[in-house]
Amino acid sequence: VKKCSLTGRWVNDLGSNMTIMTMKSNGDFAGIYYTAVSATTKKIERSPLLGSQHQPYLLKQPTFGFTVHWTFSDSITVFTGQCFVDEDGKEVLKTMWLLRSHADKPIDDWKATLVGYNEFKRLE
Ligand SMILES: O=C(CCCC[C@@H]1SC[C@@H]2NC(=O)N[C@@H]21)Nc1ccc([N+](=O)[O-])cc1
Repeated sequence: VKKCSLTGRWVNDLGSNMTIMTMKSNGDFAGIYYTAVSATTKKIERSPLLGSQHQPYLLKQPTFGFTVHWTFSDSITVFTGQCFVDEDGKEVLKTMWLLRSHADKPIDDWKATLVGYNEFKRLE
Protein backbone atom coordinates (compact mmCIF):
# COMPACT_ATOMS: atom_id res chain seq x y z
CA VAL A 1 0.00 0.00 0.00
CA LYS A 2 1.28 3.54 -0.71
CA LYS A 3 2.68 4.58 2.65
CA CYS A 4 4.37 7.95 3.07
CA SER A 5 2.51 9.90 0.47
CA LEU A 6 2.20 13.08 2.53
CA THR A 7 -1.32 14.11 1.46
CA GLY A 8 -3.74 14.23 4.41
CA ARG A 9 -3.67 15.54 7.96
CA TRP A 10 -0.69 15.44 10.36
CA VAL A 11 -0.08 16.56 13.98
CA ASN A 12 3.31 17.16 15.62
CA ASP A 13 4.73 16.91 19.15
CA LEU A 14 3.88 20.57 19.80
CA GLY A 15 0.26 20.00 18.83
CA SER A 16 0.60 21.88 15.56
CA ASN A 17 -1.27 20.39 12.64
CA MET A 18 -0.95 20.50 8.91
CA THR A 19 -3.16 19.45 6.02
CA ILE A 20 -1.53 18.59 2.70
CA MET A 21 -4.20 18.98 0.04
CA THR A 22 -2.48 18.79 -3.34
CA MET A 23 0.26 16.45 -4.59
CA LYS A 24 1.61 16.62 -8.16
CA SER A 25 3.05 13.58 -9.92
CA ASN A 26 6.56 15.00 -9.49
CA GLY A 27 6.15 15.10 -5.69
CA ASP A 28 5.45 18.84 -5.33
CA PHE A 29 2.74 19.50 -2.74
CA ALA A 30 0.80 22.31 -1.09
CA GLY A 31 -1.13 22.65 2.13
CA ILE A 32 -2.02 24.62 5.22
CA TYR A 33 -0.14 24.73 8.54
CA TYR A 34 -1.67 25.67 11.87
CA THR A 35 1.01 26.14 14.53
CA ALA A 36 0.12 25.52 18.19
CA VAL A 37 2.95 27.83 19.33
CA SER A 38 4.58 31.08 18.22
CA ALA A 39 7.30 33.50 19.33
CA THR A 40 5.07 36.50 18.70
CA THR A 41 2.11 37.93 20.61
CA LYS A 42 0.16 38.20 17.31
CA LYS A 43 -2.91 35.99 16.91
CA ILE A 44 -1.87 32.66 15.32
CA GLU A 45 -3.45 32.10 11.89
CA ARG A 46 -3.39 29.29 9.33
CA SER A 47 -0.42 29.67 6.99
CA PRO A 48 0.29 28.22 3.56
CA LEU A 49 2.99 25.62 2.94
CA LEU A 50 4.73 24.47 -0.24
CA GLY A 51 7.00 21.48 -0.47
CA SER A 52 8.28 18.49 -2.35
CA GLN A 53 8.82 14.82 -1.57
CA HIS A 54 10.48 11.87 -3.26
CA GLN A 55 7.91 9.45 -4.59
CA PRO A 56 7.03 6.59 -2.20
CA TYR A 57 6.59 4.13 -5.09
CA LEU A 58 10.20 4.77 -6.17
CA LEU A 59 11.81 5.18 -2.75
CA LYS A 60 10.58 3.59 0.43
CA GLN A 61 10.52 6.00 3.40
CA PRO A 62 11.02 9.09 1.20
CA THR A 63 12.70 12.36 2.14
CA PHE A 64 10.88 15.71 1.79
CA GLY A 65 11.06 19.41 2.52
CA PHE A 66 8.52 22.19 2.87
CA THR A 67 8.35 25.91 3.59
CA VAL A 68 5.74 27.62 5.74
CA HIS A 69 5.07 31.27 4.91
CA TRP A 70 3.68 32.57 8.24
CA THR A 71 0.75 34.92 7.61
CA PHE A 72 0.81 36.51 11.09
CA SER A 73 4.54 37.10 11.51
CA ASP A 74 7.37 38.33 9.27
CA SER A 75 9.16 35.00 9.42
CA ILE A 76 9.51 31.78 7.43
CA THR A 77 10.14 28.19 8.50
CA VAL A 78 11.69 25.51 6.32
CA PHE A 79 11.18 21.91 7.43
CA THR A 80 13.11 18.96 6.04
CA GLY A 81 12.95 15.28 6.99
CA GLN A 82 11.95 11.76 6.18
CA CYS A 83 8.84 9.60 6.47
CA PHE A 84 9.36 6.32 8.35
CA VAL A 85 6.94 3.42 8.76
CA ASP A 86 7.20 1.73 12.17
CA GLU A 87 6.58 -1.95 12.96
CA ASP A 88 2.86 -1.29 13.43
CA GLY A 89 2.67 0.27 9.96
CA LYS A 90 2.33 3.74 11.50
CA GLU A 91 3.87 6.61 9.54
CA VAL A 92 6.15 9.04 11.41
CA LEU A 93 7.69 12.20 9.92
CA LYS A 94 11.03 12.98 11.57
CA THR A 95 11.87 16.60 10.74
CA MET A 96 14.28 19.40 11.53
CA TRP A 97 13.47 23.03 10.85
CA LEU A 98 15.03 26.49 10.53
CA LEU A 99 12.86 29.44 11.58
CA ARG A 100 14.05 32.75 10.16
CA SER A 101 12.62 35.88 11.72
CA HIS A 102 13.02 39.46 10.49
CA ALA A 103 16.10 41.38 11.64
CA ASP A 104 16.09 45.19 11.57
CA LYS A 105 19.73 45.48 10.48
CA PRO A 106 22.61 43.19 9.38
CA ILE A 107 24.31 43.38 12.78
CA ASP A 108 21.21 41.60 14.18
CA ASP A 109 21.40 38.79 11.60
CA TRP A 110 23.28 36.48 14.03
CA LYS A 111 20.20 36.04 16.25
CA ALA A 112 17.58 35.71 13.51
CA THR A 113 17.59 31.96 12.86
CA LEU A 114 16.21 29.35 15.27
CA VAL A 115 16.73 25.62 14.69
CA GLY A 116 14.74 22.73 16.06
CA TYR A 117 13.09 19.38 15.35
CA ASN A 118 9.54 18.02 15.25
CA GLU A 119 7.96 14.61 14.82
CA PHE A 120 4.59 14.32 13.04
CA LYS A 121 2.05 11.50 13.17
CA ARG A 122 -0.87 11.03 10.78
CA LEU A 123 -4.25 12.20 12.06
CA GLU A 124 -6.68 9.42 11.10
O1 LIG B 1 6.48 32.60 15.78
C1 LIG B 1 6.70 32.68 14.59
C2 LIG B 1 5.86 31.94 13.56
C3 LIG B 1 5.41 30.55 14.05
C4 LIG B 1 6.59 29.60 14.21
C5 LIG B 1 6.16 28.24 14.72
C6 LIG B 1 7.34 27.28 14.86
S1 LIG B 1 7.90 26.63 13.29
C7 LIG B 1 8.86 25.38 14.11
C8 LIG B 1 8.04 24.89 15.31
N1 LIG B 1 7.15 23.81 14.92
C9 LIG B 1 5.87 24.19 15.00
O2 LIG B 1 4.89 23.43 14.72
N2 LIG B 1 5.74 25.46 15.43
C10 LIG B 1 7.05 26.02 15.72
N3 LIG B 1 7.71 33.42 14.08
C11 LIG B 1 8.57 34.18 14.87
C12 LIG B 1 8.12 35.35 15.47
C13 LIG B 1 9.03 36.12 16.24
C14 LIG B 1 10.35 35.71 16.40
N4 LIG B 1 11.27 36.49 17.19
O3 LIG B 1 12.46 36.09 17.32
O4 LIG B 1 10.85 37.54 17.71
C15 LIG B 1 10.78 34.53 15.80
C16 LIG B 1 9.90 33.76 15.03
